[in-house]
Amino acid sequence: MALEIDNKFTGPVANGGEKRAYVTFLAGNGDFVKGVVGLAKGLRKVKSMYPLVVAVLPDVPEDHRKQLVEQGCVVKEIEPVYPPESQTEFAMVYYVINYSKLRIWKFVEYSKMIYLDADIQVFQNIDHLFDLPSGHFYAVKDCFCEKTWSHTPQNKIGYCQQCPEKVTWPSELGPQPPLYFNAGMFVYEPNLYTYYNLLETLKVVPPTPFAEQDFLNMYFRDIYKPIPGIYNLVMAMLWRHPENVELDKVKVAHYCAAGSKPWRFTGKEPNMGREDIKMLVKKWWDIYNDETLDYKNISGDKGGDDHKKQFVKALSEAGVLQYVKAPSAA
Ligand SMILES: O=c1ccn([C@@H]2O[C@H](COP(=O)(O)OP(=O)(O)O[C@H]3O[C@H](CO)[C@H](O)[C@H](O)[C@H]3O)[C@@H](O)[C@H]2O)c(=O)[nH]1
Ligand SMILES: O[C@H]1[C@H](O)[C@@H](O)[C@H](O)[C@@H](O)[C@H]1O
Ligand SMILES: [Mn+2]
Repeated sequence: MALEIDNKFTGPVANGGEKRAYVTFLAGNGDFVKGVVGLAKGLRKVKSMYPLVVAVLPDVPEDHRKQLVEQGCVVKEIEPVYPPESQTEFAMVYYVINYSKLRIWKFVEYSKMIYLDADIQVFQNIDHLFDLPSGHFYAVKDCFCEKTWSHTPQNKIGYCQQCPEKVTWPSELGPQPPLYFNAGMFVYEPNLYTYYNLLETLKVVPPTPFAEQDFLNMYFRDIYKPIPGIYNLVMAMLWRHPENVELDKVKVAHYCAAGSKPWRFTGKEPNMGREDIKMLVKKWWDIYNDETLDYKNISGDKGGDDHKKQFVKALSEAGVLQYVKAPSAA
């Protein structure tokens, strides 16, 4: 699939002064903070021009926030968003907190943002996605083949939008469902009208197993534009649809399959012994452990080349440097 990009811009602030940033989401005091640190370092490795904003829930402890600031992230606290009461069983119990992601629509100091889950790693620069025409919601098509999808008619009949010709959609089930994206990565435009409207709409829409992912799919159905799978390799694609994967071209990997989160990886769960999975997990660790990618090693006087200078400037505008340099209270 060809990407239509209007390539008029290549700096930290777009023509017309619009700001851009990556954004991720962090909840709780567990080990997801490692994912965010890895992501910040990965974006640095591929020389991204834009800062990484981290939307943190109040339950993220101070020392985790400090780690993120020290990695050059812009930490912004958000209030949790709760779905309406219901008996819904989420595909994973913790998905309920992911409705809080809706708060990122209120970051209107940025005109365009790219959302990335904390269990994502970036292997090649994707800054050009900010140049996609505005007015759409861009994300990668999901796969319906894993066990987490077993509650759906799609999974029950073996239908997947990744290979719609294999099992065609039976007319008895009504019209073919619209394209469905994975909400671990998307390009969007913060907007206060959209933000309040999302929250109002949420009050009247019953929760469903994939939580805010289902909700966003419903809400943005009319403006959704699929982008190529290399921008969000959902791990299960490797064994469910290998014919649709060009591993050496993958720019963004999403460690979402059961057992694939690199910082929890044991290799024991189904499919986790695969060579491609082990290679991707190793690549994540190589970035995480690479001290030359630590923000402290690129900021300050040591930051030499143009890319570093521009990145440091963007962060300084976002108020990050002041925070890093502030003397500790201890
Ligand atoms: O304890 C937690 C759990 C989750 N998260 C954040 O929430 C994101 C979503 O959780 P997962 O990455 O584990 O979710 P999956 O990739 O399995 O699920 C997919 O479906 C979810 C449905 O809620 C979300 O849409 C998610 O963005 C999408 O990638 C994480 O990356 C992370 O950014 C935390 O910070 N702490
Ligand atoms: O967002 C979910 C999640 O990432 C699952 O791990 C994956 O199997 C699904 O396809 C996806 O919809
Ligand atoms: Mn994820």
